[in-house]
Amino acid sequence: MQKHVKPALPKIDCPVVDRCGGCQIQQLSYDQQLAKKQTEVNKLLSKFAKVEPIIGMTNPYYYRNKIHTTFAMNRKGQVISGKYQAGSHHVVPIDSCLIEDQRADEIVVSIRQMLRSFKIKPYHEDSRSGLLRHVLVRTGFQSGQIMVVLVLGSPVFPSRKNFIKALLEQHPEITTVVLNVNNKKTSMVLGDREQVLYGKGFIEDTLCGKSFRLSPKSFYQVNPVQTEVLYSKALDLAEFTGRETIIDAYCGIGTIGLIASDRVKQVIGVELNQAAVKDAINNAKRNQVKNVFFHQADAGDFMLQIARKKQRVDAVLMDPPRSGSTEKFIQALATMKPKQVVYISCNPVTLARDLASLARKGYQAKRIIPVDMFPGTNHVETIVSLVRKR
Ligand SMILES: C[S@@+](CC[C@H](N)C(=O)[O-])C[C@H]1O[C@@H](n2cnc3c(N)ncnc32)[C@H](O)[C@@H]1O
Repeated sequence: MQKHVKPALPKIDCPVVDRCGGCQIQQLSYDQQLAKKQTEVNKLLSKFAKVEPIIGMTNPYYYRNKIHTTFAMNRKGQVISGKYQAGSHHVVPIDSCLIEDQRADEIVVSIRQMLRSFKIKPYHEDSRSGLLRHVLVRTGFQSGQIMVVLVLGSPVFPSRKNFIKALLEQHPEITTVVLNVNNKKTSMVLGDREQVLYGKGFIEDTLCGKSFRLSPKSFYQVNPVQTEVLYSKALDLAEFTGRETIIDAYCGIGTIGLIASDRVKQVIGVELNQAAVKDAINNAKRNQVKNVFFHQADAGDFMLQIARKKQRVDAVLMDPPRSGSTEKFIQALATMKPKQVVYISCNPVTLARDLASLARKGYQAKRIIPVDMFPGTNHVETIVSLVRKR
């Protein structure tokens, strides 16, 4: 493994490393974490092409721009806030987390301290009593904007105006507050109903020189520093000439496609989540990008439609969720015969499965580059560029 840039900070010890389910390898030095991830990616992917050295962070702490905290009552009847213990719904109290934006953690502590005077109790899933279930905070790394989402077990939020007023007095840096109602027995954080209590209901941020709007439910990469590294690397591997029509599959709020739009003729984005597509269309407008078109659909169904229309596609950028892509998607892709594919994956296991499938359809991996988007955890992101064999 080549030497990566050394962390600027010495190792910081986490006091709840043995109990919290958020990180799995925080007890290792950053060098050891990177070596572990490199070994895992090598094991799964080196049969497709040489795996290049993992790109690590200079400072692997406090990187997360999205945090969610759960609230509960401890045995002494005190309200606690923190993360679930791995594999359970037991809340481990945490005020400051080594991988989370520190401004976001401070806001959560303030909210917890306010609960008593507002007579708000944590929501209890089994008895369906209490009110506050989770707090989600999203921070704009470049913009400094902050969104607070209060996830309640009921839409009835007494003294909501005074609560928001008191929160904003303590944290004037908050730019929007959204109420989300989740009264289901579920491990999903957010429910279906939403109401904007303060501000615009979304925040803005800048990535690779483009501005993006994010709603509470839209996917947005959680590590803004490494996302710029990831996207720049992925687009460099694609070596566009400016004449290509490309597909940005699983496009989220349109980040990769909009950043690629300056380098190609046309981008067609597809995404399942309706809120994310709305954000993506808005993001194209706010950046005055006119050569990008977004569609809300299952990516596999959409690829099939494009293949049936025999529309020319020169390259496919794909960034599916952890479960990976589908046979339907890959089959349709093979029918379209794009010259190149750039696959960004957050799960090397499903990536290996899909690369095998792409290889059977004639797509050969050329370069494989792991990027550490999630220090402290087992997770690793990987970019693979593939070309169609003639
Ligand atoms: C890993 S995220 C990538 C998003 C985006 N490319 C980015 O970098 O921010 C995966 C995205 O795939 C979307 N998704 C999940 N299943 C999908 C499907 N069957 N068809 C289309 N999009 C899907 C999710 O909503 C999510 O936005």
